[in-house]
Amino acid sequence: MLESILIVGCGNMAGAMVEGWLADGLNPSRLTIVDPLRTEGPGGMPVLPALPEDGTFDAVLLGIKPQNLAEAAPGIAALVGEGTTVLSLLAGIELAVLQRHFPAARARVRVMPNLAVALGKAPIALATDSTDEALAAAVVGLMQPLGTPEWIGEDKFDLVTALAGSGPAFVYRFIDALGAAATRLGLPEEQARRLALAMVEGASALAAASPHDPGKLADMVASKGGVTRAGLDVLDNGEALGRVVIDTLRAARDRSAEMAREARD
Ligand SMILES: NC(=O)C1=CN([C@@H]2O[C@H](COP(=O)(O)OP(=O)(O)OC[C@H]3O[C@@H](n4cnc5c(N)ncnc54)[C@H](OP(=O)(O)O)[C@@H]3O)[C@@H](O)[C@H]2O)C=CC1
Ligand SMILES: O=C(O)[C@@H]1CCC=N1
Repeated sequence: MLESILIVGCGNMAGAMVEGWLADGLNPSRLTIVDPLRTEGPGGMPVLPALPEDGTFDAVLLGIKPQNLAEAAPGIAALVGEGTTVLSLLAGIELAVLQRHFPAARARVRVMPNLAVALGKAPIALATDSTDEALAAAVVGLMQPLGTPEWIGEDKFDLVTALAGSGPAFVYRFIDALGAAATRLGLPEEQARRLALAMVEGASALAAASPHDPGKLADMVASKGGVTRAGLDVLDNGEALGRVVIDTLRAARDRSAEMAREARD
């Protein structure tokens, strides 16, 4: 049902999806990639500098920036027929706006992944204006090799964009902060970065594999009156970490909502 896929814009995000699909064994002949910036895609895939003059595609994956949509949409729409599903990665671009640009499409689907799709390990939020259950199953099947797809009401998409889409950047800042702090407190810089990254990799793998929730795991690390508790007391004091994380997600969510308003008007 979603055999042939035209990818328009193959930068960081769509490129990572192609990497993930190829790693899972997807036949590269299913993908046609268009991007004016590059001549070669992941895995040496050919990239067209401009949209093909004609062609029929089961899906069009929009991997361009939201601010480029209005200009690019008419050319893309010419390739979108009644059998084409539009899959949009664009933050803050609502289904109603996609409907306006691509009225002839079979369906429109918002997809919010993150760069971990390259490893098959991204949460992938999905929302659609279609009620076609077979199509919904086909979309989930297409996304499954990239991580954990799940349907989410579009009213939650700004928040989910902040959490699932932007989230890795917030985690990378935290990893950097751990390394920088350890450097300031006396470890050689390279060693501090290496230890911080290895620690976060192991801690998240354990959190994902463990039957215990992260709160319980934190308690399992913290001996009573010991070293970890002294550190946790700083993070927990006045909910210092909780507050900064709420402010972070709120700012990202609100920017997504603002982008949605701008695209709507
Ligand atoms: N990066 C991320 O982690 C995530 C991104 N997203 C979404 O994914 C989308 C892409 O983001 P990202 O990959 O980071 O951006 P990039 O800038 O890395 O990639 C976008 C690519 O599209 C190209 N492009 C621009 N206009 C056209 C066009 N008309 N036809 C074909 N290609 C075009 C750009 O080329 P040029 O530079 O020459 O304009 C660029 O190579 C955004 O809408 C974003 O909201 C969603 C979740 C996570
Ligand atoms: O920063 C952005 O706008 C995009 C959406 C989520 C991640 N990157």
